[in-house]
Amino acid sequence: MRAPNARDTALGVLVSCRTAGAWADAALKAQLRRDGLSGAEAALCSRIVYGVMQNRLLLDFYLGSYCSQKIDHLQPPLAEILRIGAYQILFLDKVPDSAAVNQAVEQAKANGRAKASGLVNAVLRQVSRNKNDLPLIPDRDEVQYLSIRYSHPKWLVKRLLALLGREEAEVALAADNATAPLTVQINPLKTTMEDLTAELESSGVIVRKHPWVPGSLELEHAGDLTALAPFQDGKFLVQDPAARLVSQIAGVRPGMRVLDVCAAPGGKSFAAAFQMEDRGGIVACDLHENKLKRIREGAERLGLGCIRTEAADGRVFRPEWEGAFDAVLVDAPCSGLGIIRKKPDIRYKKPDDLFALPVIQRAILDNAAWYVKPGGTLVYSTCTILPEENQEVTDGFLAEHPDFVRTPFALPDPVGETEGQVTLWPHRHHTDGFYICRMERRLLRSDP
Ligand SMILES: C[S@@+](CC[C@H](N)C(=O)[O-])C[C@H]1O[C@@H](n2cnc3c(N)ncnc32)[C@H](O)[C@@H]1O
Repeated sequence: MRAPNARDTALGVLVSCRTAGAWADAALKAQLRRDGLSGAEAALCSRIVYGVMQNRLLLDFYLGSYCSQKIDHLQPPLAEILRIGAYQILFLDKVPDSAAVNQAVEQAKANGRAKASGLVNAVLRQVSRNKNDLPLIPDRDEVQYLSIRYSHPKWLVKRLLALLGREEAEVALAADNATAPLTVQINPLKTTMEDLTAELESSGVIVRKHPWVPGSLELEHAGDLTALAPFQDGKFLVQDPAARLVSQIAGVRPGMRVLDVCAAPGGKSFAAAFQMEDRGGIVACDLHENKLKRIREGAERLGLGCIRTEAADGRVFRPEWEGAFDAVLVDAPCSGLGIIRKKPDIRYKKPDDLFALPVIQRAILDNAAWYVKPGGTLVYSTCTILPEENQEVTDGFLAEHPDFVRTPFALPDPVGETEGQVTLWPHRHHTDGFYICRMERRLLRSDP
């Protein structure tokens, strides 16, 4: 049997996403390792997997124009074989159409669908023949048009239209399908911006400062980042600039006691430790004990000693922590709809799965509030742009906790002054979609 190539591995990933509900990024990593793909083949495989996920509804629309059956009703792996073929024909210049069609036919045969190989051949040949004159997407219904054009489910398109209006919603949808820059956060305990930039550039990496978040660098041509010496030496952390802002907005300082309630895999704790110059104490908790190892490994690589991990359910009160922390971070579990650029398949989550989230988010926030010292800070953040997981959670919390108030903060342009909360958007702010709210526990006369 021949060794798997980029398309075979991509097919395995896409099928396991559909049949086992796997996330594309995790499934891709595992399958690349299993199939032993690296270099250009691995890059092509990733491009195909992400490209198909980003354009699935659009690909199905074009494929469906030449097929009597609905594409998403075709059993795996047939739909996935057709999507991989169509993606290469419509989006990849370097793959000749004939090669994309032939490989798809071979894949059908090799995967026990020999009878359907004629259909694969006929449909993909039609796509190729008509690629410069594809059917127009019907535009009488704007929700349906945007849904197909940008491959976002209709419910999400409707939400974006309601939040942003037609023109900006279309820009936001397009931004979700753009490649997110690879962004890292400098570890100021080990290096400086200038030294890290020079070290990365000497390895052939292209380095740019983030347009407005200090300490964040955007990298290009980094290859396998984890193989670079400055990564192994703990001189930087892979982190979106929006995530970096949490500890800055929380105002953590050296010597403070900080509780990170939903901490795994550790990004916000690490950024807080940088800001605290590794002095003071951070208790980094997560519901899942098995995720704490990632925090400990990260802290070790970055040379951070002030972080201690603990398994804890953020909804369950721990009397020993009452009023004990200068700053409490609640980086709540959320829908992740702000990171569609990095996890393109998040958009296909069923909206029903999202309804339970605000209840969990609110329960964690209500409980975390007990741990804030009078005069201390509570920061609630998510990587989503939906108000029901963001300001509606903090509005509800503040309405029932008069001892807490939102406290204004300012960020560089394009954000500027805020009244204590901000929603960041990829198309507006050049970051992940993200929400951060800063609240303070008022000092009452009776407080010590
Ligand atoms: C958005 S992620 C946190 C990311 C992390 N703060 C970082 O910057 O790397 C949310 C985390 O909350 C954890 N989680 C979910 N439910 C929880 C609960 N009830 N209590 C504590 N942690 C919870 C999840 O396991 C997940 O690791």
